[in-house]
Amino acid sequence: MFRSGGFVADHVSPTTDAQVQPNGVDLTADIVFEQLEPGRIGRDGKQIGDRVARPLEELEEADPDTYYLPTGSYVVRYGERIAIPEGHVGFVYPRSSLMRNSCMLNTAVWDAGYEGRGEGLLQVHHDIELERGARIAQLVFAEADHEDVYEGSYQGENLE
Ligand SMILES: O=c1ccn([C@H]2C[C@H](O)[C@@H](COP(=O)(O)OP(=O)(O)OP(=O)(O)O)O2)c(=O)[nH]1
Repeated sequence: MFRSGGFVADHVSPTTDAQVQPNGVDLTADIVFEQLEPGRIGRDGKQIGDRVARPLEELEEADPDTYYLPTGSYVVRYGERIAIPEGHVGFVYPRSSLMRNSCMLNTAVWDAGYEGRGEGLLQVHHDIELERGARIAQLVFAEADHEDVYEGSYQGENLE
């Protein structure tokens, strides 16, 4: 069973009332990164390639706090701290307005026990303006059995 937006909101911070949806909580875009170097996925480990934060206000007379993103792939860090409670699994879906603007957010599984400010892959198929703090995705929780809780290398990431 999927949990209500109110339940999800108890595990996401900060949130405003506008972010709480019937079935989940909207996540906002905080930092947009561009990958510079190759990463590596090995049999026994992985390495994330070097990246750089995209500048805000790159164009003259641009709105403040807005990313002007040309076609390409970016890693976006969400603005909220997320904790996946035991007995649950999290899924993140893109806002359809991204899709309708020829962009897409690709996401993976959020494990029980994970806590941090996670990331998603933003695919930009047509130039887009993205205001920092704008809602781009929605997090939902489903009840789920599991043996262990998440203790991987991303545990506690970006909580400074
Ligand atoms: O779209 C997503 C999906 C998951 N996560 C977070 C929550 C999840 O619990 C954690 C690890 O995800 P996963 O287990 O898929 O990563 P991995 O590459 O297998 O890393 P590890 O070896 O640490 O399990 O990353 C995100 O930030 N974004």
